[in-house]
Amino acid sequence: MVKVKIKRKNLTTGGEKKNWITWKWIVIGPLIAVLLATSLYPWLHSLQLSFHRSSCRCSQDSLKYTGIVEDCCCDYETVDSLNGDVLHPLLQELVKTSFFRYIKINSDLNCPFWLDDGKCRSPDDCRLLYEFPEYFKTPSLHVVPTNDLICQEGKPEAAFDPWTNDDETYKDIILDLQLNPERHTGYSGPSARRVWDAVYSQICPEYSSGNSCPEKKVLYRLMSGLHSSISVHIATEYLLDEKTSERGANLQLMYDRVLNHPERVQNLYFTFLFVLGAITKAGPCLEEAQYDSGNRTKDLKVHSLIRKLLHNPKLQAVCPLSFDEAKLWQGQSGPEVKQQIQNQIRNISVLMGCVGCDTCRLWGKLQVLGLGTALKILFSVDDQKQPHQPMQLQLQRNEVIALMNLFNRLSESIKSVADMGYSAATDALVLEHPVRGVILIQRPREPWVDHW
Ligand SMILES: Cc1cc2nc3c(=O)[nH]c(=O)nc-3n(C[C@H](O)[C@H](O)[C@H](O)COP(=O)(O)OP(=O)(O)OC[C@H]3O[C@@H](n4cnc5c(N)ncnc54)[C@H](O)[C@@H]3O)c2cc1C
Repeated sequence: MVKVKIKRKNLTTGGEKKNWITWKWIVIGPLIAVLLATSLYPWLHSLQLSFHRSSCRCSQDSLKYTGIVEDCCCDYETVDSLNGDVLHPLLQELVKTSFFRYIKINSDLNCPFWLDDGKCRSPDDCRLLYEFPEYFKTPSLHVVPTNDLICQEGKPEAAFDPWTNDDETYKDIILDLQLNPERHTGYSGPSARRVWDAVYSQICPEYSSGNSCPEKKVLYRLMSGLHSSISVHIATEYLLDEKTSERGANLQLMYDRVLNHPERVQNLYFTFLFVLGAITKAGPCLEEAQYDSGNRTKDLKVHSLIRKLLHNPKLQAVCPLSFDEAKLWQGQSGPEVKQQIQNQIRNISVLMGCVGCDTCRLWGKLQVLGLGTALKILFSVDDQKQPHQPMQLQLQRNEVIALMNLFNRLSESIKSVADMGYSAATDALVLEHPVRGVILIQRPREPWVDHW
């Protein structure tokens, strides 16, 4: 009896112990896991970032629009979420500020190559609306140099290395970009075609004989990305009814001109990341700049928005390097490449004067100036090879305005493409049409600048 009792007692005690141990692990286990995760997170995160920085690999196996953007360090999904959550809202606010919404341009917008024969469907959409804000009479950007970076925006020396020859000195028309949006104007036909052909032939001489660019030239990808973005804006703000001036989405056009061409979508994302990379590199300079619009409160707001953009934690965490520069130039960098690209972008800027619709020409010029500025920044930063040599980055006010407005336009296009729910994982593209309901479409298998 005693033995049995003892055994029972032992058995009971052992069971309790087991239960206790089980309960202990149920309670303590997750706590330990949380503690471990918290302490290891920074290390794992930095490991992941350093992997990102050093490898920057593009997954060749991944489906288009779901893998890494070619030669870049961010995947499509990351770009979409970063743009939608952070960049797009900030940029929308930024371009509405007095400093960024006005641009000074040269009144002499002639085409030196051929007589302009372009026409818009609706003349109203081509005509520019003018504004003249007081602050343009005051001097442009003032910049305080930092320790290791000399930013000389708006100073006369800046005119020594213009990438597009859009020297502010000769501009005498001030335009409100918010009053003159880039959208469908009906400008098309041989005139528009001739300009696009001339742009691509400028970059790839083979283009005029019906061949595509043999190599993936950076400038070709940038212009193609800009072309995609313009087409997206035409499609999203299409003039549906001339009589009522009703505007809305033309999804078929969006699909035909952009979404149906994977290369064009890729180039759009590439251009967006390229410009983001330039803005990030010019960060210290952009942060130091004094954005002078004559209204101190509004200027402080601009400064705060710029800071929010540059120091956004999400941007720093998920996309610290937007593209892989070494991979991009593939050993082509150096003075010759810089000179060649600089000449090409200058010629493209001049070609923009041949666009036969005022609004389209304004945005064409502005965005090419923005691309020229991005290239100028990246090459300026690249020039800084010798240690202890302060970097010279000279930006004019128009260049900064063009850069940010270009970035905003690209951001809008990326958002439109993402909002369409276009996914390479599906074989069909389902588009919501505001008037005609849902359409199901089968997806196929497959200044550096001169005159204004
Ligand atoms: C600088 C510029 C700005 C313009 N801005 C406006 C505007 O704001 N509003 C407006 O309504 N119209 C604008 N247009 C006109 C517009 O871009 C088109 O040219 C027009 O709508 C006719 O289109 P399309 O179908 O003939 O093809 P286009 O867009 O003219 O394309 C011509 C050819 O270029 C190739 N191509 C097209 N897209 C790409 C790409 N992303 N990458 C590489 N190759 C490509 C194709 O072979 C295509 O056939 C602009 C034109 C130019 C040159």
